[in-house]
Amino acid sequence: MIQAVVDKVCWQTSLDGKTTVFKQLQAFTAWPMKAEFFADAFPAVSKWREADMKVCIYSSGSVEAQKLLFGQSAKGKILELVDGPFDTKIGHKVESQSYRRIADSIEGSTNNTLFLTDVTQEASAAEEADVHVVVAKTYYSLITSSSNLHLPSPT
Ligand SMILES: CSCCC(=O)C(=O)COP(=O)(O)O
Repeated sequence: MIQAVVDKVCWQTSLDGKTTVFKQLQAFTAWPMKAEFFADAFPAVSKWREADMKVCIYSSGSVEAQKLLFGQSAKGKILELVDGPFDTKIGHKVESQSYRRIADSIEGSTNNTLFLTDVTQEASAAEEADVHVVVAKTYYSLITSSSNLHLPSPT
């Protein structure tokens, strides 16, 4: 039985599985990692917050795992700066309905929301929900710093 569970986890891992139940397992690991951020990430997020923008994390990683990872980054607790961590309990990132639900839950509107992703299927789903999207491929240097982003002015 245990071997069957281990095999299933290895299989999901090899596929980069994003199911909610699988991702919940992350929070049960002994977590020795500290998140690394671009040097300007903290100042940028702080500036957006000062401008009354809401800043959220929406990840396939479970909220519990996000709390472990982003709650103890090398630079501090970025989670304290975000209005919501969201995960796939709100819906999968490739489904447009998820972006409408997030906008509702932060009392915002999709057309006043900017979503950053490195996955084109997620970008399409968000665009379908009328969300503005930036595809950030850091490895290919399209976006190497948050200062490359042109954000809408706060309303
Ligand atoms: C945030 S904890 C680990 C990240 C993770 O498991 C993952 O699948 C990242 O996916 P994302 O949707 O954030 O690209």
